Amino acid sequence: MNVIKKFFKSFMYAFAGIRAVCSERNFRFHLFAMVVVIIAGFLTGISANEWTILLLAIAAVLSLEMTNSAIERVVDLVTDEFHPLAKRAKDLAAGAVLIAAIFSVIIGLIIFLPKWFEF
Ligand SMILES: Nc1ncnc2c1ncn2[C@@H]1O[C@H](COP(=O)(O)OP(=O)(O)OP(=O)(O)O)[C@@H](O)[C@H]1O
Repeated sequence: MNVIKKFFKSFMYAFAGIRAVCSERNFRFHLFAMVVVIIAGFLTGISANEWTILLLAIAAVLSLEMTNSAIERVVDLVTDEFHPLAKRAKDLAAGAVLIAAIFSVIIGLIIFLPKWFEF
């Protein structure tokens, strides 16, 4: 029983994290992009494999954005002064999101462009 309670509590904390990040501008932008891509997927008509790849890309961007946010919070907790390592940590985390976002856009183009322009 205790194990189930603990497991349920962990879920609640995870949902609290998701709720918290939903108030952040960058995450909202990614959520908006996700909705646009999902609508485009339904309107265009893509295969199960294409849905899988698209959803993986979306999950990667959203998860990394949350990780970036977490790293920003921890850095701010450790110091509010300028520190090269603080800058490095935040820039690395932001770079990770950017890489995932760029490759997600490329994946989206590979999936959608041939269907829209029939080549
Ligand atoms: N303590 C610090 N020391 C050195 N550089 C910092 C520090 N805090 C932030 N920076 C630099 O300023 C940039 C912006 O920092 P900030 O904390 O505003 O992040 P952000 O990406 O704008 O986050 P948010 O999503 O909260 O707007 C960082 O990417 C980093 O380059």
